[in-house]
Amino acid sequence: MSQHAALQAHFTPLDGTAPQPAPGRHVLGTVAFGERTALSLTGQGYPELAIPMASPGFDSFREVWTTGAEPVTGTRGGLAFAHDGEYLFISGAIEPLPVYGPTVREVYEEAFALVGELGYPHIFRMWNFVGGIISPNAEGMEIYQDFVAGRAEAFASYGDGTGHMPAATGIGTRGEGISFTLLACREGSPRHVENQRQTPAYHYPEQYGPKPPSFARATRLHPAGGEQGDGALFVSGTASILGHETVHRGDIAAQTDVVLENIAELISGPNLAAAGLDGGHELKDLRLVKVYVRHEADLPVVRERCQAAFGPDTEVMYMNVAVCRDDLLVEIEGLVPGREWTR
Ligand SMILES: C=C(O[C@@H]1C=C(C(=O)O)C=C[C@H]1O)C(=O)O
Repeated sequence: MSQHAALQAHFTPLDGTAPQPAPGRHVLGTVAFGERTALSLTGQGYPELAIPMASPGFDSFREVWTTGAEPVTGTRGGLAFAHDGEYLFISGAIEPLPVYGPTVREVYEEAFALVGELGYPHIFRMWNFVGGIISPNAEGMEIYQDFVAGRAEAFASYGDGTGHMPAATGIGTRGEGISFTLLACREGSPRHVENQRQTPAYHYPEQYGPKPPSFARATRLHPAGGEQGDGALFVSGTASILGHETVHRGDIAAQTDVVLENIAELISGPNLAAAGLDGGHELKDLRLVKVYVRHEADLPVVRERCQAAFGPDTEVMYMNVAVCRDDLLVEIEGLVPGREWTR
């Protein structure tokens, strides 16, 4: 496989200086987890989505996606994008609205249309940043449900032949409005993975909202011209849910343990084998972990359990934001790098 197309990511400090990619690497896109809300093409050309996620005592940082080939960048409507011949990065932002569903549908459909037009049909990872996620919209519907319904309608128009939906995160922010980032590829093939401990989110019963959420528990990217184990395994935002039910309401330690057990099971050999995939991983293999903590005071307990579970090389960032159900106190996401992932 050519080193050329390899997709990689890293965290850098959010100190105002532009990220410096390693020699031969180019920035495809960035997400700044700081104080601001903004979507722009930077002076260097690549898209940067800024999300208000930082708060005292928690982390602020930039996630930088890089590639070996020089990207082409552009904007369309509310979208900014960059693509390098194999990978496409798109970010979009929706201003605060009384009701989000129809606009989410429209903007996500625009993003899916762009994916098709530019020729990167396989979406393998999405992040959805939902301000006021568990607050009501102007009609009294929870904003997450409002968002989920619009996204489900957009996904009805998207299909790349690999089935189902990509790994995703749907998480609160410390601001308002909804924004998102997606990664898609041209020749590579994503394989979506469910968790034997959890009901697939797209099969959640109606008690959680009129439409079920459109995401897979994990996606392994099988890169173009590579072997299955060459691509990263992207782990979706994972919470203290067994089957479709929240477990250990009000108990942060027990919820954190269930989240870690859910991820351990998801990335394990037997669970991957059930999805027809090779390999197997442990929590210490995770990288670029983000931990979303609902209540500020719970951070020490969550941090202690995460430090015990992850490896010395696992980068972990903590943010103080709401999760998609009122009774979920913590959520964790990350990825297991593939063989093409070298620093
Ligand atoms: C925590 C859950 O869902 C969250 C919401 C998601 C979404 O709507 O895209 C994806 C993963 C999680 O961030 C869950 O349902 O298990």
